[in-house]
Amino acid sequence: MLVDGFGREVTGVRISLTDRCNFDCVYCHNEGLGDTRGPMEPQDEEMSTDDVVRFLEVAEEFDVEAVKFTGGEPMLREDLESIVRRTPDSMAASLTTNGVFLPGRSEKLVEAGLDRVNVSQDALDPAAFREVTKSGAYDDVIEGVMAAVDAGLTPVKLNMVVFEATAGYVPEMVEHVAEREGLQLQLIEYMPELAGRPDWAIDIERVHGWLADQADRIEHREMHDRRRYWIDGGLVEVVDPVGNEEFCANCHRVRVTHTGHLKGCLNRNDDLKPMGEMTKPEIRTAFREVVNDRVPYYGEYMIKDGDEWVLNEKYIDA
Ligand SMILES: Nc1nc2c(ncn2[C@@H]2O[C@H](COP(=O)(O)OP(=O)(O)OP(=O)(O)O)[C@@H](O)[C@H]2O)c(=O)[nH]1
Ligand SMILES: C[S@@+](CC[C@H](N)C(=O)[O-])C[C@H]1O[C@@H](n2cnc3c(N)ncnc32)[C@H](O)[C@@H]1O
Ligand code: SF4
Ligand code: SF4
Repeated sequence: MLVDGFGREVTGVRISLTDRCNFDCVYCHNEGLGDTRGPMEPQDEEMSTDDVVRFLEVAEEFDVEAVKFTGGEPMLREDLESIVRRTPDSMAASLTTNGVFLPGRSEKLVEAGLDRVNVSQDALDPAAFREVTKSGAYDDVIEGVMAAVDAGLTPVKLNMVVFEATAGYVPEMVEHVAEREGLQLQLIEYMPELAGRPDWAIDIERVHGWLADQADRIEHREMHDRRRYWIDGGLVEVVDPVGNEEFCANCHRVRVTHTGHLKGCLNRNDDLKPMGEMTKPEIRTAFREVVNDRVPYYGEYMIKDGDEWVLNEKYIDA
């Protein structure tokens, strides 16, 4: 297993299979890949099925335990089932999707070996959903979540980005997952680093405070030092990276862009590593290098100057 200079073992990889998307969410960081808008057709620069599989085989050599397929919208890739089928058996495979294409494909993904799925759902209200995603596909997403639960892709985690426009929907989303078997809620702190609009952020500690008041039990996950709240039998996890040194100190993930570049941190684009022609020796070398160069974003790349997080001088020319 590879370990970076800060003692963080790399146990997971997150692969953006495309930067294309059928939604246009107002907050989208697109995993640091830029705009999601553009042609919906497969693009030449995207990694091929074989490239992705070769990368996963090398990740397996390095004892990586889990892969997350994401994007853009990963279900726009028609070879997704094939990629999942060819993922090494030793790796847990999961998917983060906007859910629209889950009806009709969930069963096939299960047959291919997918373990579970996260579906983005920011509200239980079609008008609010449209406002955030710029899409009228609310009913398809609800159907997609049900299809995933029925197919056994559980726990299905509903990803809700908490910001100005959605914060008011938190209580009903908490109730929603408590009432339904197979669902969990992930409240994701809005990250302005790549999306802009810092004024949309809300104080995530207030959300923690509210959840703690409702909770029967509170747990800590080692990964990202995430806090989890059991409320009326439902599980709510908070993903709160912004300005959080503890989160970054427990970050065990390396990312891959749709163009086949390794990336040490979601928030950085100055550490992209090409993998050449994506032969196994090239992938191995680039993987070792990206792990070697990893730093905790908050705490090393961004450092505290009084109460402010400022860019560490060391990385300005990097
Ligand atoms: N800054 C930062 N944000 C992350 C990281 N991991 C997840 N997130 C945020 O959480 C969002 C949802 O992540 P998912 O891939 O659905 O789920 P996850 O909770 O990370 O993974 P699982 O719990 O394994 O399903 C991401 O798109 C990011 O916005 C991370 O390592 N760093
Ligand atoms: C970039 S999307 C890719 C996968 C898929 N299209 C989806 O929406 O689930 C992955 C996750 O990032 C979250 N996300 C996007 N922009 C964000 C931001 N600025 N802050 C926090 N989370 C964000 C989305 O809600 C989604 O759950
Ligand atoms: S569905 Fe996912 S990739 Fe598409 S715009 Fe929304 S958050 Fe971004
Ligand atoms: S170092 Fe921090 S910001 Fe970067 S990917 Fe890991 S947790 Fe996210």
